[in-house]
Parts: sequence; structure tokens; C-alpha cells
Amino acid sequence: MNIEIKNISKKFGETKVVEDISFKVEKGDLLSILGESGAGKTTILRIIAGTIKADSGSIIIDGKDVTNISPDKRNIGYVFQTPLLFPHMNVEANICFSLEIRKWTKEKMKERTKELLELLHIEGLEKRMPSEISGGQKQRVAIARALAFNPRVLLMDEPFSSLDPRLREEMGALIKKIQEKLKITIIFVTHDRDESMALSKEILLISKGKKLQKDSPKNIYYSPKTKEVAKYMGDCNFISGILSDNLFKTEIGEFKVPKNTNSNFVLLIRPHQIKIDETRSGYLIESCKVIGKKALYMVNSKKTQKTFLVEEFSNNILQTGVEVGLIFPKHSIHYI
Ligand SMILES: Nc1ncnc2c1ncn2[C@@H]1O[C@H](COP(=O)(O)OP(=O)(O)OP(=O)(O)O)[C@@H](O)[C@H]1O
Repeated sequence: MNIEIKNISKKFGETKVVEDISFKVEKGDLLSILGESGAGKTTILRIIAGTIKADSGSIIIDGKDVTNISPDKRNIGYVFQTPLLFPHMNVEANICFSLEIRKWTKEKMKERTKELLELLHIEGLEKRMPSEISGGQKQRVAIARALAFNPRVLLMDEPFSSLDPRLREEMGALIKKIQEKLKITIIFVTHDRDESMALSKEILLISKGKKLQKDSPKNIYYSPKTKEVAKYMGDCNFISGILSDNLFKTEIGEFKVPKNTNSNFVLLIRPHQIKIDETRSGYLIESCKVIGKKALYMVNSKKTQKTFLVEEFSNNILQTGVEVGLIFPKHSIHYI
């Protein structure tokens, strides 16, 4: 099912929490809503689920306006940040909770539970109580429970934030597989940009209740529309310059720009796109931070004193004070 969110706004008291947000998710796609803590991500999700009402705007699912339809009639599954399993029910009963309400037969429920346990790779756990399974397994049960009644849309609110990084990656990969298999539309809330880039077809970046950009992970990372988006998505080097006619003159070279370009734009180049050339000169290694196989250098221009952040994968770590050259490949430069 495709989802269309049209101009939704929400205030709590006098505080605007969501401001005129619109976006679309195509059927079977996974969209991440990314933003800092308090940006309004959960509020948007809850408005889509119908558990809170927007002050204005509408929610359209598959062409049908569901804005005033109660949550239980929207056919949407919801996975919370913490699994929230019923502690007095075993795994099977937890998964079947929504099916009991929908009056499924015992046989159908058994069959569905088996299917879901296989899908989530937790076969054999059906008779265990929530207190007898791990945190990762609890979240798998919560996902199985949300998928039990074959919802057309799955909303996930930071579902893996309490898991350790390895398990988190594993769960992310599993969600992608499930999404591809079931062709279900997923909206996934996170404040982890790496997680959003790894999982999503598109990312909706919001800040303070406002939409900043909605784009593919690649575009939002390499071609952000503003400096704010660029910074949110990762480390940046911004290079300013002087615009004269159609030429933008900077310390790393001159670039032809389209006619009538706004004069206060900058160039963006990501740290891993700059190359260090030890056979050249003009720049000094000011510091180096080694993170696993990766080295993050602060490199200073001798001529202008500007510092560049450069990331390299190499076993040969350069020492502070060494003079090098920097190469800025033209195709890696983006204009903001
Ligand atoms: N029921 C409520 N009453 C009053 N304020 C609320 C309510 N729910 C959320 N808020 C406020 O709205 C803002 C957005 O909250 P929301 O939970 O949507 O943010 P979020 O982006 O999901 O944050 P996090 O990543 O920390 O979960 C916050 O400032 C929060 O304190």
C-alpha cells in the first residue's frame, strides 16, 4: 500500500511538534524518518497509526483518506522501541493476541505462528515466557506480533536502539529481507544515520518538527540541499570562494557554475573523497585519529591555514607534522 501524508501539523500545548509535513511512501518501500531526539519522529508515526490526532492535514493510504478512521481499522502494524510483550503470556500467545481479537480459528493461529517464527528465525520459542528469552528475541517476537494479522503497513519506532551494534545490524538485515519477501510498506524511525542509510530506499530527514529533505540515502549524503542536511548526514568539508561571472574561485581550484547561481553557495566534499598524495606538498598533517582500519586526519593548508578532514583506509598511518599533498577529485565535489 502506498502512504501519503499531506500537510500534517501537531502542537502539544503551545509547542509546535510537527509543522506542515508532507511525504509519500510507495508500496513495498522502506522509508526511514531520521532526526534528532525530540524532532517529532514518534509523533508522526503515531499520527499515521491513528493513536494521536493531527491538528491539521490528512493521511491517505492507497488512495483512501484514513485521517478519521480509528487505529484498529487502519490495518497497520506497530513495533515499539521496547518490545512490550505481555509478561504473563508465552511467545505464541503474545503473537496471537491480535488474531484472537480478530477471531481467527485455533488451527489458523497455530499455522500463522509457525510461519512467523520461521520468518523471524525464532523457531522453537513458542512456549517460552518473555522472561525466558533474550532482548533480541523479544524484539523478534514483537515484530512477529505486529505482522501477525498481515498488516498493509508496518511502523517501527527505533526498534533496535536497545540492542548491541552487531545484533542491530543483523536485525536490520532481517527487516530488509522480510520487507522484500512480504512486499510490505515500512516506515522506520531512527536517529541513527548509518542505520537509516543501510536500510532505506528513502530517508525523510526532519529537525524540530520540520522536513529538511526526503531523498535516497545516496542523494541525501552526497547531494544534500543545505549545509544543515550535509552536517546531519556526516562529516563535511565546506569550501567557500568568490563568484565571478560563471566561475567559482576557491583555494582548491576554479569551478564553472550555472548562470545566475546564488553567490553564497559553498562546495561540499566528504572526508573520504579527498585523497592524500605523499609525493606532493602544501599541506601538513595536524592530527590523526585511528578508528579500526580507518584513519581520520586533520590536514592543514600551509597557504591558507584552512583545515580539511580527510579519511583514509590504509595500514600506513601518517605522523603529525608530515607534509603531503591533497587531491580533490572534481567529480566528488557537490555545490550547496
Ligand atoms: N503527549 C505529549 N504531550 C506533550 N508533549 C509531547 C507529547 N508527546 C511528545 N511530546 C513532545 O513533542 C516533541 C517531539 O516528541 P517525539 O516523541 O515525537 O520526538 P522523537 O523525534 O520521536 O524523539 P526521540 O528520538 O527522543 O524518541 C518532544 O519535545 C516531546 O517532549
